[in-house]
Amino acid sequence: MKTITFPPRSEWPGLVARPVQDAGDIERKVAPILEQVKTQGDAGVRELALRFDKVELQSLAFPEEELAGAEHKLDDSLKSAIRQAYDNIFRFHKGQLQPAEKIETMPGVTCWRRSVGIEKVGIYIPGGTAPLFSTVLMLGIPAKIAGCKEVVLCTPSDHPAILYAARLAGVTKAFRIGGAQAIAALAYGTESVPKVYKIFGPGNQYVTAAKMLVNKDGIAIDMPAGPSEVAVYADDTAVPEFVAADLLSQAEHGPDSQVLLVSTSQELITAVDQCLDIQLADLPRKELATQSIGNSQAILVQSEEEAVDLLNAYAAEHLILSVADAEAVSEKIINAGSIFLGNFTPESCGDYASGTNHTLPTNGYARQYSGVSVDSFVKKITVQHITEQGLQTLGPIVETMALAESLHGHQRAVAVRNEKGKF
Ligand SMILES: NC(=O)c1ccc[n+]([C@@H]2O[C@H](COP(=O)([O-])OP(=O)(O)OC[C@H]3O[C@@H](n4cnc5c(N)ncnc54)[C@H](O)[C@@H]3O)[C@@H](O)[C@H]2O)c1
Ligand SMILES: N[C@H](CO)Cc1c[nH]c[nH+]1
Ligand SMILES: [Zn+2]
Repeated sequence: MKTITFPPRSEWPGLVARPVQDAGDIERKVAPILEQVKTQGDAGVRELALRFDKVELQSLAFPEEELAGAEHKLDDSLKSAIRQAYDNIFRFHKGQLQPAEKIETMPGVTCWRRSVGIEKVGIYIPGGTAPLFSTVLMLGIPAKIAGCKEVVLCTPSDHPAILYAARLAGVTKAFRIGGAQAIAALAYGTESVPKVYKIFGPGNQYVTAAKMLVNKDGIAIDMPAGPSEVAVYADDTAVPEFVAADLLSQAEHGPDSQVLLVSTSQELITAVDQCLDIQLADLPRKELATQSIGNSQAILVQSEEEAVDLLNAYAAEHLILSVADAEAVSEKIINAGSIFLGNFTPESCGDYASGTNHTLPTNGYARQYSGVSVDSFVKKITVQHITEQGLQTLGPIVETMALAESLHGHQRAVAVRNEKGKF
């Protein structure tokens, strides 16, 4: 891996850039796809599936028999692993639902917030280069906990594990549609695919650009969750074989992934580099991982402070801290999607089954976005109740403010109650 030694801060912006296509270029490719689905509906989707996925689709929806039969195509060990992952993810996400707390802001004035599941949501499950059935759990489970009534799944893959996980997670409709055309179908609706209010899920650059574009048309999205990435901060206490394996675990996702190794130790960087060569040799997705490693770098820094500043500037989707007192270092991190502490917390566990969500912001968006959680699937409605006595105290305050804004109608709505019959 290319190593950069003590880069001055002025060079950091270049170091933290991702190998993504120019946003304008990709939008120019994706916009006509959205338009085709918008204007031609199912027929447009079929043509795009043939063009980009080389698949001739009769029905866009997975037939009920295929969904029901999926479990018979999987071996018992995989089903049992999926069910254990389901339980862990469910347990972690269930704890995110907060009961409504009623707050009395003044005597007789009570306010609270109610969480309501978004009625219709769309979940995109990547399937171009690998059938990511784990993503079905990551999106379907919080949707179920939030109480979303309609959960519409789109994926380019017909892998039975996706369909098995979909039934387990309570998905209500599932379609074999991938890429930007899937996002368009969910955003605008077609004869077969229901239009939804919010679209979730990771995907390649086409999928992510499509989500950003439909967002401009008023469809809510979770966040930009594009090509996977990981940053590892490792010191002399790290195990080079483990670090190399963690870097390759995300490098193998696709050619536009990026991994970053930050260390205060040149010996560690050299040892990880040697392990990378050895481990790459027998990786089935060697070609994809090699391309990602080509986009990546190891950065030798002078101090922990410099490492933390660089990592906060990078804002990694995943950050592994393989350093002494990792938890203390993690407290200094303000930009990251998800953090993994110590030598025995491989990022892969978060990808599949520890309990946290793997749908996370990439490309530096961890500076302003969180990963998916139950919160992403709910809206919060505020509710308030004011007693007659409460209005006598609060009313004059509101009247003063309303008159100062020259909004006499607002003032009257209070006065008419406090001075009954005057108007
Ligand atoms: N950030 C996260 O939370 C997260 C989680 C899981 C996966 N991921 C990322 O998701 C991505 C999955 O990508 P993938 O490609 O395997 O599957 P994908 O399902 O995202 O994309 C496949 C679709 O892309 C479309 N496509 C392919 N080439 C195209 C082209 N030239 N023009 C227009 N459309 C085209 C096709 O329709 C195809 O169905 C990876 O980059 C992975 O790193 C991210
Ligand atoms: N690492 C991905 C998130 O960037 C999630 C995933 C699914 N399967 C394997 N990995
Ligand atoms: Zn992964």
